[in-house]
Amino acid sequence: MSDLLLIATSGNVGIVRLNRPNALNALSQQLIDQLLSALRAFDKDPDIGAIVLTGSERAFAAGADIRELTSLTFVNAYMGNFLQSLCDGVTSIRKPVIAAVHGFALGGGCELAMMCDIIYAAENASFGQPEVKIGTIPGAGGTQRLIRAVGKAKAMHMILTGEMISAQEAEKAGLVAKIFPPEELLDGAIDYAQKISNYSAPIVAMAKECVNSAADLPLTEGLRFERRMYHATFATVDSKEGTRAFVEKRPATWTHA
Ligand SMILES: CCCCCCC/C=C/C(=O)SCCNC(=O)CCNC(=O)[C@H](O)C(C)(C)COP(=O)(O)OP(=O)(O)OC[C@H]1O[C@@H](n2cnc3c(N)ncnc32)[C@H](O)[C@@H]1OP(=O)(O)O
Repeated sequence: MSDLLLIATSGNVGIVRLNRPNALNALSQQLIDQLLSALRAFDKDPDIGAIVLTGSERAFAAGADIRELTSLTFVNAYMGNFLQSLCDGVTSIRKPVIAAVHGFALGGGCELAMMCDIIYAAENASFGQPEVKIGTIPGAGGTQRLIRAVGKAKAMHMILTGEMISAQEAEKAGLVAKIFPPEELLDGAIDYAQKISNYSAPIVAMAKECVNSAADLPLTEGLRFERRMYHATFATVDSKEGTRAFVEKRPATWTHA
């Protein structure tokens, strides 16, 4: 794999770092292809329980590679189903994916962060959908996920003006789960990813699937789905172990079964 991505592990956590510093991690097609391969490889690895996706100190990602967009036409975007692989690829990962955002998360970079399950941000992070400034609109979920995360007023303001919001505003609005000093962000995200990895893998996957279904289902259907998944947890070895361990006042030993 080329150095557009840096891949590492820490305990049971897979770490993927976007590495195009000269272009502020702009998402070229080549970078996206490599990112999806890395995420899929960690998703299949039984030793990995969660994945942290990060960028550089200056930028998580400054969006789609604008140089590549200059040659895009309607016909080749439409016929090639441009962005489908990115959108479906990230959201099809079964294990939790945590975005650790330093610096700019703009356009496709903000959309990529929103495809992840949790966003942790450094105090210097900024989020925005500035596509209007270059004559286009968010195309990888920005108009749909941002409104669900921050509400219509803020989403419309960001998308129509192209203005960025700070990490502090993003946390207040509900886009970001936690803010860290920049030098503590990656370790903080890895610690939370390890904490999640220490739980039962099938239970974590069920919880993730239920929470994500809330974006697609009406409330009654979502509640029904949650209830069925809740019933299903009692078919796992880990639910027996977890409940017995509590009663016996000992730590649970998860077998992921
Ligand atoms: C394949 C698709 C993936 C999903 C896409 C879904 C649809 C999304 C569309 C978009 O994302 S459109 C792009 C939205 N993003 C932007 O408009 C941000 C563009 N960048 C900036 O406004 C600025 O760079 C900045 C982030 C405010 C930083 O400004 P600063 O003055 O600090 O640095 P620069 O000198 O501008 O940048 C350094 C270097 O990086 C290059 N660069 C920055 N962003 C991009 C980009 N999105 N694409 C390509 N290249 C980018 C910039 O050109 C500079 O390079 P050089 O000119 O020095 O070679």
